[in-house]
Amino acid sequence: MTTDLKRPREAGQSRQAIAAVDLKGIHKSFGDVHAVRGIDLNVRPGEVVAFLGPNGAGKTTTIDMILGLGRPDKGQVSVYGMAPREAIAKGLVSAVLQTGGLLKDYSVLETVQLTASLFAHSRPAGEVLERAGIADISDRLVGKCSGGEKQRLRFAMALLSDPELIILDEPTTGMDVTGRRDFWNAIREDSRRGRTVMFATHYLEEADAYADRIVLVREGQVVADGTAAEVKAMTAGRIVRCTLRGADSAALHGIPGVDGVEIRGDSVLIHSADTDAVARHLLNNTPAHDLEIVARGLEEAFIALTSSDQGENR
Ligand SMILES: Nc1ncnc2c1ncn2[C@@H]1O[C@H](COP(=O)(O)OP(=O)(O)OP(=O)(O)O)[C@@H](O)[C@H]1O
Repeated sequence: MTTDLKRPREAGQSRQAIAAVDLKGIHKSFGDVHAVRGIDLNVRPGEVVAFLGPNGAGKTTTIDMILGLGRPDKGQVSVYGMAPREAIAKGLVSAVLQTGGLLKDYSVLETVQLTASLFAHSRPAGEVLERAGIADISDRLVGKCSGGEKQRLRFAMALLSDPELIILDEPTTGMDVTGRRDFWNAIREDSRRGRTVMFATHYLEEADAYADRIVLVREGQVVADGTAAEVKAMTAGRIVRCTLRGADSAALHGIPGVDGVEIRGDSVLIHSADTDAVARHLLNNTPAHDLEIVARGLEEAFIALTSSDQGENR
């Protein structure tokens, strides 16, 4: 995503050198279930990080430990250099939870005002409603709000303490496409001011569109960590696409590092883990032209990295 997401917040500059979240070798079991198996993760202030993984991968268990709702059996969790509960008590962290916490007979504005009254110091209600993109429905009763509007209301409530870090655990489950888009637009707009955001999701396209870093977890371990482009390139390699009249499949297969060739008329697709070398070879040794190097889809990388035969390939 754009680099302005990483612009430091004026209010938080003194904390820029300290990791927003620092997980060192954390493990957590529930009886026989080893839910988290040695996760290391360092989230820098200002990053928007998607925690992506299939059901049961350990996302919620990890997030609960960052929020101080559970303790690791082994390893260390620190948030802005302190224990999670301390960071939360200082108002540095807020969470947007999926359910609960809303009374249907209150209006949107009353809900925010009521929550604000619980804080010693809070941002003005109008400001957080504006940031969450729901100022125009401030008089609406909560019971009349859509699922997406309720999530933006929870987001507004989470903004009251003006936290450095917002954590969202599968915030858009069950929302329709428009609700999800409006919700993420509000989060993204807010994150441009430098707030750190960490969210768990099953939705690849959300991670791809809204995070500047994707941490892919499988069976309690991190199996990929990077930008969407890096994660896509990790497994699937990339593709060189070019125009090459009379392409010779055997000759193209003979180029070092090539692991797949598709010829469709004059159009050729070459799969490789080292597409730069393939492109160089094509330009130097063949009449290939109109070269493009493209990443394969995040979905292919997700499936490859989270399928059971990938465990030892990291
Ligand atoms: N309180 C608990 N008691 C027993 N087992 C648990 C508990 N919490 C989580 N687990 C188990 O730990 C594993 C990881 O669960 P977790 O909820 O962290 O995964 P997740 O990645 O968030 O999954 P989902 O996407 O389905 O929410 C699962 O096998 C789950 O059944």
